[in-house]
Amino acid sequence: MAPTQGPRAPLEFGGPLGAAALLLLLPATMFHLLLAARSGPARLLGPPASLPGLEVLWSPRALLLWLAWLGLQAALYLLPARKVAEGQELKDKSRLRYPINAGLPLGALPEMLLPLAFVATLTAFIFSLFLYMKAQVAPVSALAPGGNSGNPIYDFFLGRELNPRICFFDFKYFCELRPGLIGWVLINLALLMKEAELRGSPSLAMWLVNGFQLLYVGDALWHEEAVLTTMDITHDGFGFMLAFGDMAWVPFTYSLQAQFLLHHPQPLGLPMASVICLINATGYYIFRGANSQKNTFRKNPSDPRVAGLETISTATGRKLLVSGWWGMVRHPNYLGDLIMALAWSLPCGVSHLLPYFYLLYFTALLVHREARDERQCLQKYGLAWQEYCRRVPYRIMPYIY
Ligand SMILES: NC(=O)C1=CN([C@@H]2O[C@H](COP(=O)(O)OP(=O)(O)OC[C@H]3O[C@@H](n4cnc5c(N)ncnc54)[C@H](OP(=O)(O)O)[C@@H]3O)[C@@H](O)[C@H]2O)C=CC1
Ligand SMILES: CC(C)CCC[C@@H](C)[C@H]1CC=C2C3=C(CC[C@@]21C)[C@@]1(C)CC[C@H](O)C(C)(C)[C@@H]1CC3
Repeated sequence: MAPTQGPRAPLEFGGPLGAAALLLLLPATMFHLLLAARSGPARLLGPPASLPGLEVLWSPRALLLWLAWLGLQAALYLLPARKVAEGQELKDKSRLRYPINAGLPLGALPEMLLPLAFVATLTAFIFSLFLYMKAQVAPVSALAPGGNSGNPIYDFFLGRELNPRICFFDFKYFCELRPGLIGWVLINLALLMKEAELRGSPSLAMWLVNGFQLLYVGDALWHEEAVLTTMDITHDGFGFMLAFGDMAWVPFTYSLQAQFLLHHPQPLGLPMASVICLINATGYYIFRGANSQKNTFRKNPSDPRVAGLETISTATGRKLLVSGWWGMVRHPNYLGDLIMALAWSLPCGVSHLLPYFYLLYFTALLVHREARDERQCLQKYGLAWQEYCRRVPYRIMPYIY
């Protein structure tokens, strides 16, 4: 049994019981959504029309395609880096180095979503087991604050090691942006091409969903270095939650609107499409503005773009922004992301609840994430954070929450 890491972090996600439930519920939810999207009724809350047998789920071809995809992404990741960035300072004051590099048979993809999701889930479980075993021999200093409760199920779910690597290959950083996000927009594109094949041309709704989500993924890859300041990289261990989240949940549930539109075409007029584009643009403006402002400030508080902002000093020497985006609410980036999530669902009309699953899930995820971050920041900054909360009373939505 590896040594635990000193004082234990508070249990999250409902502790071992919650983690065990999520290990089953998350894959089950993903498969339910995949089946509902292609069913006539497309019911979010009802049971799927029929449960697929193993002959539908298991496909050696899907396994080969999935492993080839992971291999391709890993090979691209290992290309000589155009640039190397340093991550946030670790407990031992060291900084890890990350390669910054952003940079395809689609036709068969829509029919293969179920077996691909099956092998992606299988891969996530096997990979998480490898990560769990690897953490057993990791030094205590390499362990994350959470994910070291001593309960195998909870630690397997949350992840024990903060930055699991083999040589320069950082597994968490690789998974966070590449196979899942790029896979997501490839699935979207395959669904758009399939609709063109079936109906002569893609619908306006399908174009909007593809365009909005391509912007989101392209933005993530363009600002790849910004991922180094997110909670996943700086605080969370790499276990099943993020491994399954990155490799299966993102590509197969985030493409839900495009899946729904392929099987349930929706009329969308230009006036409504223009309003939806405005909503997405507003969300993106807030999302990008807030994330860039904080990341710029964290990299160089004297940068002219942020130097004039009001701040609160903390005992750690780090300062907190209290004007600009981060003076509006405590997580303006979450607000922008949620507005975009609404814009992604609206092109699917209001006849079904299914396309709004992402908005509902994402709201729950960010509210929970915000609470986790609050606890971590209160622990990090103490009175300074309380002062920040007093001056910026709303968490995500001005005057609402
Ligand atoms: N599409 C998806 O599924 C998901 C998207 N996201 C998006 O990822 C992005 C990153 O979110 P997340 O990883 O949660 O973390 P954030 O980018 O929100 O960063 C939180 C950290 O920022 C720092 N911080 C907080 N307030 C201030 C302040 N006033 N001044 C300066 N620094 C501050 C603190 O870290 P410190 O002080 O230590 O630097 C805090 O821990 C968001 O835009 C979110 O919408 C997140 C989850 C899922
Ligand atoms: C219930 C789920 C299985 C729990 C897993 C959640 C994960 C899918 C998300 C946790 C944080 C994420 C981020 C992004 C994608 C989803 C996950 C992995 C992100 C890469 C999306 C693009 C953004 O620009 C970002 C800021 C880079 C995001 C970082 C966090």
